[in-house]
Amino acid sequence: MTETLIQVHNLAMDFPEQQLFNQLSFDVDRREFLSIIGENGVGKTTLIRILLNQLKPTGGDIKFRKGTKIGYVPQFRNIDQDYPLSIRDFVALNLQDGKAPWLTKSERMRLDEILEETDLVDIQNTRMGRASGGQKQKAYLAQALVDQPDLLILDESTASLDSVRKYELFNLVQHFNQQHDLTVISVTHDFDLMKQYSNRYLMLKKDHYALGDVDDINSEEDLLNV
Ligand SMILES: Nc1ncnc2c1ncn2[C@@H]1O[C@H](COP(=O)(O)OP(=O)(O)OP(=O)(O)O)[C@@H](O)[C@H]1O
Repeated sequence: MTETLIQVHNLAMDFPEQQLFNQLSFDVDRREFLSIIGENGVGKTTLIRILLNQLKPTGGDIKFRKGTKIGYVPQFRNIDQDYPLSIRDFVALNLQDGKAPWLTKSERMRLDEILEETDLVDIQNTRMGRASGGQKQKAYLAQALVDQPDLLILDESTASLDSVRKYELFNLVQHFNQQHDLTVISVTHDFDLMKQYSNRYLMLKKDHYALGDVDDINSEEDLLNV
C-alpha cells in the first residue's frame, strides 16, 4: 500500500519581480525517488527551501505526514582547508542532542553504522578540509542520514563531481532508498542521473509544470515537450 508522505496543494511563490509558481500541486509517496528538474532560475531551489520550511510560500500549503524527519544535502560548498573537524566528527554534528558535548553509546553505534554504510570508515579520521570533493559530498550525505530521516532532499549535490564520484554518491542514495525505505527528492540538471535513479519527475517550467513517470521519458527532448 502506498503511503503519502508529502501533499503540496496549490503552492504559489511570488517575488516582487517575478512569479515563480502558481497552483503547484503534487504528492510524494513514501519510498518514492522524485527528481525535480527545470531550467536555471525556474524555482527549484526555492521549492526546496519552502519544503525545508526556510521560506514561506505566498499561497497554498504543504502537509507532511506526522513526524516526518528531513535530511538535506546541499550543493557543494567549499570547506576551508583549515577546517578542523575530521569526517567522523563532521558526520556526528547531526547526532548530538545538545544535552551533552559527548556522544552516548547508542549514538556512537549509530555513527559507526552510517560510516560503514557510506563507505567512510577508512577515511573517518581525515580532516574534512583535506578530503576530496567526492569524500566531502559522501560526508554530507552521511551527516544527513545519521539522524535517520524519512525524507532526503538533495540539491544539485553532484554538480561538482566527476562521473565516477557522481554515480558512487547516487548508488549510495539508491541503497538507502531501496533498503531503508528512504524517500528521496533530488534537484538535478543531469538527465542520465534522473533517468537511472528516480521513478518520477517534476518538471518546472516558466508558466506550468509537468509530473510523470521517468519510464515514459526516453530523451531530453521528451522532457522539453512535456
Ligand atoms: N529571496 C528571494 N527574493 C527575490 N527573488 C528570489 C529570492 N530567491 C530566489 N529568487 C529568484 O527566484 C528565481 C528562482 O531561483 P531558484 O534559485 O529557485 O532557481 P533554480 O531553478 O533553483 O535555479 P538554478 O538551476 O540556477 O539553481 C531567481 O530568479 C532568483 O533570483
